[in-house]
Amino acid sequence: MTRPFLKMNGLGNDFIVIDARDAGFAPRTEDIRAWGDRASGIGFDQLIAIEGSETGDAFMRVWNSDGGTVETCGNALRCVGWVLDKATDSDELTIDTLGGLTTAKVLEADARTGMVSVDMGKPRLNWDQIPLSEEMDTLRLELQIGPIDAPLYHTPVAVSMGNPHVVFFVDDVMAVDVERSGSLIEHHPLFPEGVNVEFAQVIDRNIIRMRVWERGAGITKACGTGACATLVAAARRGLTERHGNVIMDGGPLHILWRAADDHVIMTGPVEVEFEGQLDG
Ligand SMILES: N[C@H](CCC[C@H](N)C(=O)O)C(=O)O
Repeated sequence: MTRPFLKMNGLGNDFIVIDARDAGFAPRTEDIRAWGDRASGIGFDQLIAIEGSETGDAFMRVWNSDGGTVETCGNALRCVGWVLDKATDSDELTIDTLGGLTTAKVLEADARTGMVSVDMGKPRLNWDQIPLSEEMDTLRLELQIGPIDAPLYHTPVAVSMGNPHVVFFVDDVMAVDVERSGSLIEHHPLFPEGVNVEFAQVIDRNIIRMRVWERGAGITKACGTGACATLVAAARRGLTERHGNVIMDGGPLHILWRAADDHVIMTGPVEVEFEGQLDG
């Protein structure tokens, strides 16, 4: 069975988006890996399926390119919000995920690009919500990368946006070997479900430069939930205000951690690259 898909991205974090509301979609891990392979397949960071939902306008299911299931995906939520918006006249769409219910608002729905704001809900900050394998202060994790007596990076902040993140604050993010350091932490025993790893350099009270190693996908150009986690971590540490731009390799996302209701609002672009057919 062939399935039409949209190849989309949010700041270069790219996806294949399948509309599975009319026909179920349960891909095999080996197929996800084959489709996601950038050398021999189509190539993507995450595979996205839009499904029907009793609790919202749609349900978004996410797999990493390694085939693993993901609770939620911020950049993809903007893309799915954009797709759903084309077919409805409501300007707010509720999209449910394994990581919780979110609301997308399309601010600009241009033909090939657009600007979308997503209410990502509340960050989860308790050790067992990340989750961690033991009770610990999530604001100052007892964790380091590198030699015991001369750690490269240490004492990060853990935040869940529905999916797990650990944020290391560094003096010079461009000096970080993100692949080497990130891959060392992704499967650390402190994170029983794995973890996305962010390296963040605070530029000023409203600007953070961040690079990311994603669980199950490796280095990506941007990570929406990672940008949310980074701003929350910086604000919790008193390093920034509760709103600002998180600038990643693929560009900036505006993040607001709203004091009134503790919700995190992420705003940024979406892009449609091409349409295709998937055998599967
Ligand atoms: N790129 C996504 C995050 C995917 C996270 C995934 N790598 C995981 O295993 O949680 C985003 O924009 O939020």
